[in-house]
Amino acid sequence: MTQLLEVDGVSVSFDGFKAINNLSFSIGPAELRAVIGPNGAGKTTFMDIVTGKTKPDSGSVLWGARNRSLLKMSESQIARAGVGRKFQRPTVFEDQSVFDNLLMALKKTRGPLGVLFYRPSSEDAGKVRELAGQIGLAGQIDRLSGELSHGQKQWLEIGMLLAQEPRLMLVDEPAAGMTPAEREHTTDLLKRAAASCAVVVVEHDMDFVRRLGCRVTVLHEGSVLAEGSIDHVTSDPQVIDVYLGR
Ligand SMILES: Nc1ncnc2c1ncn2[C@@H]1O[C@H](COP(=O)(O)OP(=O)(O)OP(=O)(O)O)[C@@H](O)[C@H]1O
Repeated sequence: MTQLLEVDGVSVSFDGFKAINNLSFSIGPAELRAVIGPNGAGKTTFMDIVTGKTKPDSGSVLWGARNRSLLKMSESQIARAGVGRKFQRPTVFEDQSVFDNLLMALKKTRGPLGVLFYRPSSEDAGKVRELAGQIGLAGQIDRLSGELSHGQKQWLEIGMLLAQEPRLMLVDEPAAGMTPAEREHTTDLLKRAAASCAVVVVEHDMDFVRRLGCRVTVLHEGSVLAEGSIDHVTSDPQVIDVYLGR
């Protein structure tokens, strides 16, 4: 299978400390992948490298069928190439409705001022309604986003990422602070999203990771310690030693 993203032999040091150490990682199109590992394993730095925020000292990061180097691209070029990222804390526009948040996020749509002063085309409005349904917020579409629960804000933000039609979504700890029912909905949402784009989920909650039912990559000291099914990685003695056994 041709990979969508291929990270090969990547290292980065901060003040002499190797946060990422000869890391190799690849993901195919429309694949769901969980990335786990102890604090300081390099999960955030890995996402910073893929999104162009941090440039590695060595290695390659190749993208798409034409193997473009993400290392030669700026953060905004990488975002335009189809890499979306969701941070742990939701950053929706709280004083705008769910509808307007999704409308502003639509690919190739107008900026925030355009949304305030123009009526959306019926095509855009249709896309927004479809997205709201996809993220389970069809019934909340006219509510102010600031009134949503924490979980609903997270789904809205995932919807805003999906609105940009990414080819790869990086999602940081989506289950944090959610109720069990919200977690279940989030699992379904991410699984559905992975039908149309690759999704990498960084998460500490092992029950959540198990429910994702996908391949798991375990990072430790900036490298891949183990990779495979959840049963495979959770029975690996090294993984138990450095992560699960603690
Ligand atoms: N800008 C930076 N300057 C110095 N050290 C850094 C910087 N960014 C990360 N580090 C260090 O690199 C290591 C990897 O950090 P990183 O945040 O990627 O880990 P993580 O797996 O995301 O951890 P957590 O689960 O706690 O979020 C840590 O030891 C961290 O202190």
